Amino acid sequence: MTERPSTASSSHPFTQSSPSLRPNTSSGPGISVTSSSPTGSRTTPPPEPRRSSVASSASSPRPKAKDSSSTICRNITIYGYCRFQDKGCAFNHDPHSQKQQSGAGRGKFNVDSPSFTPATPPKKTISPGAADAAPFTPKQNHSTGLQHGFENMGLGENVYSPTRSRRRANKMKTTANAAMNAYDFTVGAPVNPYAQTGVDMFYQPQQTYQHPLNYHLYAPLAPYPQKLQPFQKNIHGFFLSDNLREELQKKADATLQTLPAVSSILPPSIEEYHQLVPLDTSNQKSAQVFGYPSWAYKAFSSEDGNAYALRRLEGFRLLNEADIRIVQRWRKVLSANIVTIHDAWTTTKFGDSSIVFAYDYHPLSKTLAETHFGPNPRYPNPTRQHQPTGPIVPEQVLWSYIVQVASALKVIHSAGLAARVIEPSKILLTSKMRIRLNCCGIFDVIHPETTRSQESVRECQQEDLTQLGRLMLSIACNTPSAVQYPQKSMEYIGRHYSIQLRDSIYYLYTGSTKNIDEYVKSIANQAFQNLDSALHYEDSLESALSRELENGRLVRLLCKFGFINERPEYDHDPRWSETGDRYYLKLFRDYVFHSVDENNNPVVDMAHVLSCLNKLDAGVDEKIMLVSRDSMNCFVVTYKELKRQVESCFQDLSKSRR
Ligand SMILES: Nc1ncnc2c1ncn2[C@@H]1O[C@H](COP(=O)(O)OP(=O)(O)OP(=O)(O)O)[C@@H](O)[C@H]1O
Repeated sequence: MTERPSTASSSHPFTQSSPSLRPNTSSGPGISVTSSSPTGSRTTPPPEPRRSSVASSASSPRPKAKDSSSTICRNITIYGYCRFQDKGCAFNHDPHSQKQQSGAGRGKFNVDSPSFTPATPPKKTISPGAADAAPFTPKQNHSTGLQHGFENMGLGENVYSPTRSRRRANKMKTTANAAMNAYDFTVGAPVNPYAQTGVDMFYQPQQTYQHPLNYHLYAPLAPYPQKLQPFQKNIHGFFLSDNLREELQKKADATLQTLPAVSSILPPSIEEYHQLVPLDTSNQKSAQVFGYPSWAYKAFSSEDGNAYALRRLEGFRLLNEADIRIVQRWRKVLSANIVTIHDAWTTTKFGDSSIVFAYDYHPLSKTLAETHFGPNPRYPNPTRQHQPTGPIVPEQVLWSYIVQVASALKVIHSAGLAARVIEPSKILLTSKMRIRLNCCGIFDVIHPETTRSQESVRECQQEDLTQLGRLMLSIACNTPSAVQYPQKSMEYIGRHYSIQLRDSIYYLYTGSTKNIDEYVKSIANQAFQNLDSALHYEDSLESALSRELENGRLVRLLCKFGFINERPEYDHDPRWSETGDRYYLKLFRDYVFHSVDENNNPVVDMAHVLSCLNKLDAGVDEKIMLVSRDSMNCFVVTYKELKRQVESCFQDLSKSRR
């Protein structure tokens, strides 16, 4: 049975230290701290006289400028190694000799001074362990960017202590400072937290990289929200924005939605697709666009588990099997403004002869008709005169639509095809200002004659441009009937929008624009504006992504903790989770989650939790002091050691599965 590790008894009621407590910078005598290594051995580093670099340098003989063999190589000092050591570098590569040098003392700086060495802060006291230390590497700043962020806004300033009184808390501060002074000596290579997960192949150490990569950073990426007052900042500023999170969650919810009630009406599966959910917002049959009633369903593919949108044309009979092969050409037409098609087949599973097309599914998308004309846009009152109603659609939105459809048409026409569905009900708005042409390829299957000659394809391409003009006319006037009164509609557009927009729509509508290349040139200035907005949006998404960077790792870490902490029994040992390495993990859990402040109030500070977990995840060399619940024992351990313990305990548990 594994025994609880021996602990260091202390005459002081040691308490947990705050992660924000930094080593004491005041000069003073060397410190003595009682601590315990995680292996259970009790160590009491003897007090060491504090060495002042100033004092020692005063008495040192000045090295001769030309005596390079006695001067420590600058590369050793800064990077810990020198690539030219065996290639003729004349400087000294033995870091230990530096100690002797500095021990001998140096004169004040002047042009003859040897190579620059980053000053060792006078506060440092070298611990006994330093004798075995690897070559000195400049110490990383192990505080996370996140922590800095929180500290800046005053969120991370709590004193974490399980102590029950202010006196204890003060004592803790002093003790912790002393402990940190004694142990705050960082050596060795940067820790790669991905090393055990197989991800490290992407993070091979780069010999030419001059600064050791710190793997647990949360540095905010631009664009930043405009400067906020401290009281306006809150913790949400460090995570995905609520709007974006909610949008993504709603989309996930819509994707996973199933309707058991429709299983009696719809076939349980067609080809590889199952769990059909109707997407149509009304069950009115309309053959307006394709000449056949069309229905849209969401379904899951049993081949890859993804959701797809199925488009069914009711009552369609395929006369020539070869006609459906055009879908293979459409599959290769990839554009950010086209809903990608995947497959097409005929079926009788709906009780009739239907043809079904499988497209990408874009959850919660709306058609432009639904967005701008409201529900049932296909049935405008025929007696109603053309009267644009509703708010004026911003010109920027109209240009964005034009540029996006033009971009899709450019790709389609370059592939020798024509879209043929530039209809408000067949263009999807998949997120803010983001549109995609839907149902591409359907006309080529149901009217294949138009694809057989280049001439007819060119005519269809020309028709695409005219359709774009009609589309913009109706959206700018906010009504589908605008195309029935082109003159009045153009007057309306002339009154409310710029001349460039009016002319652009006019040339499209009247067929004066000869081809897509010519048209794209005429709207180049708008295309650049659109590109700029898209890049800004990309920046903001990347910034949001960076905030979520390590969340996956932290969840995995918490899961491992969940497996280990408070486990009632393992390997016939009811005290398993309380003994051995697990004891430190228990105390660490207390330190992270169960701290109380000096008034005995629970410290519920996400900054503290995230900072601790990030450091544990990265396995940094920073020390923390863990205190037993009775405050009688304390341990000074590094996050690196804790990380190793988490891994080994988790391995123990996973072993039993094998
Ligand atoms: N690929 C898709 N991904 C997600 N939703 C889609 C997809 N295709 C269509 N939809 C949704 O399905 C609904 C119905 O689409 P549909 O194209 O049938 O529009 P409609 O107005 O009913 O036109 P029609 O009269 O031609 O059927 C719309 O709300 C649309 O957003």
